[in-house]
Amino acid sequence: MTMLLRRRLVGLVRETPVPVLSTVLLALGGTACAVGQGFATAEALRRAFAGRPLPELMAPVAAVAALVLARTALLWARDLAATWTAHAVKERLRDRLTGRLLELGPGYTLTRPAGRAQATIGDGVEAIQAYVGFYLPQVAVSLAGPVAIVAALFWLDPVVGATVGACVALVPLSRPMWRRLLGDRATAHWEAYERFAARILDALSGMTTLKTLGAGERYGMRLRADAERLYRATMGNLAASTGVYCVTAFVMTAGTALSVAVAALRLAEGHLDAAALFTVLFLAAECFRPLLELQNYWHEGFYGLAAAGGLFSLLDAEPQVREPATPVRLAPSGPPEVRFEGVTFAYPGATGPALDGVDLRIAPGTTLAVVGRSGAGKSTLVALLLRFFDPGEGRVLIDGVDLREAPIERVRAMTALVSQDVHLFYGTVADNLRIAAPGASTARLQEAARRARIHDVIAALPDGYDTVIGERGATLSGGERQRLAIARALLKDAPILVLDEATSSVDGQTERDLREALAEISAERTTLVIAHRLSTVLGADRIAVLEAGRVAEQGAPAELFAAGGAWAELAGAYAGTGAQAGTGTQAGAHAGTGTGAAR
Ligand SMILES: Nc1ncnc2c1ncn2[C@@H]1O[C@H](COP(=O)(O)OP(=O)(O)OP(=O)(O)O)[C@@H](O)[C@H]1O
Repeated sequence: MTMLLRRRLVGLVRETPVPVLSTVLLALGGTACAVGQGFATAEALRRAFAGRPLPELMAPVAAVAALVLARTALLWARDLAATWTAHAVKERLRDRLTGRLLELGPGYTLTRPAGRAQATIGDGVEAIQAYVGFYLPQVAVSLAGPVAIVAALFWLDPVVGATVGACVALVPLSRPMWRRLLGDRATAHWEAYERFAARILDALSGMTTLKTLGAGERYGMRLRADAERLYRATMGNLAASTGVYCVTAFVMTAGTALSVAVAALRLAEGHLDAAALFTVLFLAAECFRPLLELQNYWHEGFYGLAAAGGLFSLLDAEPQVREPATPVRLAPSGPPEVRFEGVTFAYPGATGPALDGVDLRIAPGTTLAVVGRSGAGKSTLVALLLRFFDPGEGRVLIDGVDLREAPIERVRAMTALVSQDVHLFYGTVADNLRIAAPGASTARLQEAARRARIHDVIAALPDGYDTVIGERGATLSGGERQRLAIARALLKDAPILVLDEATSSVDGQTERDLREALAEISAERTTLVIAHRLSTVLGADRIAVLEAGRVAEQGAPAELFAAGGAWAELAGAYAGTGAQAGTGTQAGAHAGTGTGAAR
């Protein structure tokens, strides 16, 4: 597995050849300067020992100075190129991950814990920086650099070359031992970190819930336990890596000392001169340097390898829905007909179906109110209509076109959704409106906001439409957010409207504003409303009662009241939730007019 991840990370680096090659070449340039420095220093010493005049010493001394400067510049440039590599890979990866996440859509996010994708795209991508930018190029440097230096030492003296070569080989040969030791600890550290980060994110988004349930203290204890686990994992990781670092550093120092001792013996035997001994000292140290750096980078980079599992599993995730091979045109001229035909659907991994043989029809331009107890499958109908998922059996059709046969974007463009939890993005009110209609003029935004009965509220904000939501106390209430969502729906101007009514009660004026706004928007559209208010149900053209994923009953409100079946039984729970709600008889009369809450 690790092997496969490593190969895929190498594959990512290969896609950015220029910065990677620059990193490797610049680092090798630095090593070449060090080698040259060794030879130039030895030459300066040789001339000094031979009692040459000062001007003759100047050339090798100047060469040493130039090489030192060049090396500093090259290593600086190497660091820049390594950071460039890392950023190039990270940018590409983030692009792909966010693209993938958007492609996977709610079909993916609805069936996975929130926060995991966030951790992967944010911290996971950051974690691979050291691995791809520094560690991987350094592997090439650690192969080429020491091989070239050992060859140079071999040329100086074969015995010394063989000694240094043997010591250098010990470092990579010992890697399998410490890779396991460090690998397990780095993975444990990353897992502890991910868990801690997810817990913090949860605490932040659920702060109100925690406080209102008085669970702050208990949650704090869990956070502390996770922080403690992270601390222990960090210490374990640190102990292992510093231990391995010390052993490696010892092998390298001992190797350098041994090489110099061997060179001294060779000097005593007359095979080397004193200046060459100096070159050996210099080159032997330089030979180990890339390996020591590799060791450092490996320690930093292993988090990246640990994080790569999450990155690639997101990249490899299968979308719930696929584009058709030969898409059918879906372009209704007016409000379309919506049909669910024998639809059965189970969420991935669920034990039972959320919808079971559902048959529903919403005639063009009419309103269907779907009612049912919690968990009956109402939101699942919407998820299928927006094609977040495909039914296991049966079909969902818009104007007779099976949604699986139309382009996904086209299907989603058909429907405007006004849901109970309206998400406002960080940005201005205008930005939040333009999400539905990029490039819409200010006049168009204002027109939509007026029709959604929210214009006056926006105009009263500190900077009007340019107010950044959430800053300087510029927040919107639940009812105002819903009206903003209605304005978005108006701007999207889709022929189908899905309204997921708020379960919480709103004050009388807000209720009236909302109803007026919705009446306007649903008037010329085919509307599916997940109704929580009796007034809405009564105002619909038809009602469908869902029970455990099945349609228990459907028909006009008056018919269902008269029938005294599932709806009549459920209506009790709805009583008192609508301003217009009345007795069964009134309700029947009300519904019979075909006008009401939703229009
Ligand atoms: N993302 C999901 N993954 C797995 N099961 C799910 C998921 N969403 C809903 N379900 C299950 O599918 C069934 C239908 O849920 P659905 O949300 O459609 O009901 P609902 O009628 O809209 O409920 P509510 O009124 O409470 O929103 C329930 O049993 C629910 O637990």
